[in-house]
Amino acid sequence: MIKKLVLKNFRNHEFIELKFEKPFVYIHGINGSGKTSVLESIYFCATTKSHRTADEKELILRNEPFMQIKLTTDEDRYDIVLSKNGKRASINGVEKRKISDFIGHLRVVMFAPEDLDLIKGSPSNRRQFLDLEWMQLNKNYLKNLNTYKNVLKQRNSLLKKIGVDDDYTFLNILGEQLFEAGSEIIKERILFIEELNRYLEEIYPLFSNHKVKIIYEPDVNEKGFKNYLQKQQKQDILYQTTLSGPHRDDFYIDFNGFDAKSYASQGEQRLIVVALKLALLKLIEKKTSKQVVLLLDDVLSELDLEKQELFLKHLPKEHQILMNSALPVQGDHIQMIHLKKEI
Ligand SMILES: Nc1ncnc2c1ncn2[C@@H]1O[C@H](COP(=O)(O)OP(=O)(O)OP(=O)(O)O)[C@@H](O)[C@H]1O
Repeated sequence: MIKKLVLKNFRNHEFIELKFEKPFVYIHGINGSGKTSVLESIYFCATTKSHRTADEKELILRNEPFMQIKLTTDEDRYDIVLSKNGKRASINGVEKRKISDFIGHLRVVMFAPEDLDLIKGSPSNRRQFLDLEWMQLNKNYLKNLNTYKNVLKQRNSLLKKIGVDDDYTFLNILGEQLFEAGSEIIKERILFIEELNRYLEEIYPLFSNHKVKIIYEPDVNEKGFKNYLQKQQKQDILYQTTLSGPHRDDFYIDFNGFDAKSYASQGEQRLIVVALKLALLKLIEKKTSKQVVLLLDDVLSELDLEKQELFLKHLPKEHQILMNSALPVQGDHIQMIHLKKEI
């Protein structure tokens, strides 16, 4: 359980210290008081990524040289500093030079309005979800993903230099390496989606009678990928890039036999994504013995009252939940934190 969070120069928070005393913490305050930023800082501490920006400079309070997040759980102390020189991260005072040694220690699952991009957004949003979540649970996946990215980069830069009549020896060596890592990625993604579906099938009926399922859409299957790399070199040379492979994979959510993107309502889409996140939480619980922190950013909006109640009723009891909203809620088991607008 997270006990304490200290932020320095994180977005609008010049300095804030929050103590979490109950497993269910509800952060409220007016628009712009920094509620999302608090959840974002915890997410950043777990993943070293922001859920809402790829430009990390945005996280540093304007005109300040750095930001710092200090987070204390029952067991560990996490410290991460971000400046224009990059990130420095440590656990219990020991610096983790490799970010992969830092990621995955503190386990969080976040729902944020941006997650609706899992349905509405581009394939890259969905691949990012697969990769970020699965690499935290599976070091082998992280290794293959890194290898794949490196080899793909090398292969694409070679494709810019050679002509169709040149010797393909080096291109084929890179093709073999790409296949080796890529075929593992395809297998792992099938496995991840199968496992997620198992929990989604349990969770979604708690909220609705509709049927939902994640459908993996690999750009090519393993066999097709091998064939492609062995036989379609000319096409890649002409286009100067690798046109096929897991870097073009996608998935969609099947909603009663149709793509949720065009058939599910706004509220239904939100509910699907929330259920997907709860399924992920179950999966993490199964794979690791660690407690997971559930971060819920503005989760209730667009849900009707009945769905809001169902959602609150079915929230997992075994995990710490940090939730925010512009509206206050009540309950003895809830710790309320009221944020005031600082800037
Ligand atoms: N780098 C930064 N420096 C200073 N202020 C920032 C920075 N980044 C964001 N802000 C401001 O911080 C404020 C807090 O944003 P945040 O999204 O956390 O608020 P919120 O309480 O979740 O709001 P809402 O209820 O509208 O969702 C906003 O006014 C935003 O403009």
